[in-house]
Amino acid sequence: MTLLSINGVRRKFGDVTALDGVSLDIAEGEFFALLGPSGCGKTTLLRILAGFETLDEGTVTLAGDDLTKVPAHRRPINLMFQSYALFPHLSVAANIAYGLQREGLPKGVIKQRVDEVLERVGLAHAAKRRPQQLSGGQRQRVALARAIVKRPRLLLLDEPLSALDRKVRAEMQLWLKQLQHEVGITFVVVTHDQEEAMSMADRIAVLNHGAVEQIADPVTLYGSPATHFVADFIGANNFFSGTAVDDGLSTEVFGFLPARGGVTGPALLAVRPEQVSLTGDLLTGRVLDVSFYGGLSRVAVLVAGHDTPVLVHQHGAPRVAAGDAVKLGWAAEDAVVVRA
Ligand SMILES: Nc1ncnc2c1ncn2[C@@H]1O[C@H](COP(=O)(O)OP(=O)(O)OP(=O)(O)O)[C@@H](O)[C@H]1O
Repeated sequence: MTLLSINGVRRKFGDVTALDGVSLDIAEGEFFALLGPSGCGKTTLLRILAGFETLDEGTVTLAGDDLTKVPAHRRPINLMFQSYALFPHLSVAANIAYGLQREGLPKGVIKQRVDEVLERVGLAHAAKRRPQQLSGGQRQRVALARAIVKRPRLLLLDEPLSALDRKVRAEMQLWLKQLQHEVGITFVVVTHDQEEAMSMADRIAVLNHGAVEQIADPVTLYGSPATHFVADFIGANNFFSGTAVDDGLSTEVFGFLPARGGVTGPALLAVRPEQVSLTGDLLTGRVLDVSFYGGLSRVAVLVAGHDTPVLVHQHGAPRVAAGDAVKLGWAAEDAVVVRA
């Protein structure tokens, strides 16, 4: 069931078009990510949903009701900020209880809900501590506890993990996804980190210059990007330019290259480094560089007539060395033709 429906939303700040006609639906219970580079309009959209920003055109409904007429504090929506601003002088439990106290709930109810949520985020043992006595990851969990304890229908998270270091971040991604499934609240997370979006979200909207490029689940976005921007923004890709033809791309330099299609006219073929074989029959090249990353080797191959080296990923230790002659290839179903 659709919970949130965004239709033709536009927002300009002076000459800057922050949102250029954004439409998307988010289902009840979904973990949805708004992904895009800095300045693409993600935060503006999130702020519109929270009620901290107005829109120039378009509609936003929550469970069928016009949201734009509801003041921020009356919306069944919580926004968790980038800097999660906990009160330093209050204990963890008091930080979490704060919002419920402001709602004027009875003490017994507050205690019960705070205890429950502390348990849920694995911080029952730290209830009496102050925020500065916690690690970054723990503080993050307090901020989340504070947001979910109010039982919003929709929880908005603005770059929720950006303050954490890499390792903690990876743990938190997993944890956040589990938490979302357990509490069943619809999450909308804003991030510029494609790995974060891919690892957590059920579906992702990729935004560019205030417009939606594609909305899909992570596997579809990665395997069947709809546009050049998406193919380039999500993960690594090799591109070849030419004209779309049946079953592939026609190029001036390399002739026909096989791929899945669906577009016509000037186009790009995108093929992931892990889909390129060094013992194929499409392109002749010479290994420029090999780097070993433990489970993975990255091979850069110079191909005459192509301006950037073709990247090839191999499992495990390198099986080629710089200077080796190689023949690159891929299967048609592992490459995709997108609009140029
Ligand atoms: N209050 C404002 N006044 C003027 N321009 C604004 C305002 N808010 C946003 N913008 C502009 O609108 C565009 C979109 O901004 P927004 O913050 O939504 O992008 P973003 O994708 O969230 O970027 P970031 O990841 O850097 O926060 C940017 O060009 C930004 O400079």
